[in-house]
Amino acid sequence: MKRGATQLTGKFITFEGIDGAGKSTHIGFVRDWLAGRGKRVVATREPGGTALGEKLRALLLHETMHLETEALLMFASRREHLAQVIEPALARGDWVLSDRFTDASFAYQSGGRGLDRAKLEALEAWVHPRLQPDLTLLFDVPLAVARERLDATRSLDKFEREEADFFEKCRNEYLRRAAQDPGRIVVVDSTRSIPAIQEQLGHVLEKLL
Ligand SMILES: Nc1ncnc2c1ncn2[C@@H]1O[C@H](COP(=O)(O)OP(=O)(O)OP(=O)(O)O)[C@@H](O)[C@H]1O
Ligand SMILES: Cc1cn([C@H]2C[C@H](O)[C@@H](COP(=O)(O)O)O2)c(=O)[nH]c1=O
Repeated sequence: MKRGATQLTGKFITFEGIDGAGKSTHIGFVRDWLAGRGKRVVATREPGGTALGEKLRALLLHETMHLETEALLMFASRREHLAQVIEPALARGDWVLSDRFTDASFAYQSGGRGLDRAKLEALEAWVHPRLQPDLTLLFDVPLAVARERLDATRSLDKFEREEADFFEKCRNEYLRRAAQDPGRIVVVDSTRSIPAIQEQLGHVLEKLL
């Protein structure tokens, strides 16, 4: 597929959902599933994925900042990530699995925090005007389920300490985007058991091979 000036022959899959929905759990499964079919896979994450991006991640997850600063730093991390990791991997023909990408900015900075969607659309048009994921897996759970899973596992970062209403708005924005772009965004009911989810993921991935 041609996306921009360079021939990007690999496939780009992103994993989305509110915190605790189960994204990270399933990235390992997808990586092994693809590797078992002979694909070279790069697993990465946002914010982060590069040395600079990981420094920005530490700021974003732990420092209080203006909403627009937060959105700009998310896209600064993404710009570096695209240049250093995502685009070179796709150009090599690798499959890239990213734990979050631009849908997360729309869900969290616009849905959750209320930033004007048009500002994010402008950043998206600047940072990756022609590249979109081939597939986005949206792990969807009610907030109560996500919260229970998170509380059981670790200490919470700045986003994870937000109120219930924030996550309801993030979830609604994710679902709104999925309804708008059903060809790219597949909603995965993440309240089910891990094996049941993985069976669905296998069917979805088959179609992308
Ligand atoms: N379908 C499931 N059923 C039961 N437990 C699950 C399921 N999926 C994930 N979990 C558990 O929930 C916890 C959170 O999962 P995970 O870390 O994958 O979520 P996440 O969406 O990546 O969260 P974050 O965005 O905060 O990183 C983990 O302990 C994981 O084992
Ligand atoms: C890419 C991106 C992420 N976020 C938020 C969403 C999460 O709360 C954290 C990342 O933590 P995770 O445990 O690795 O999921 O960052 C955001 O608000 N906007 C974004 O663009």
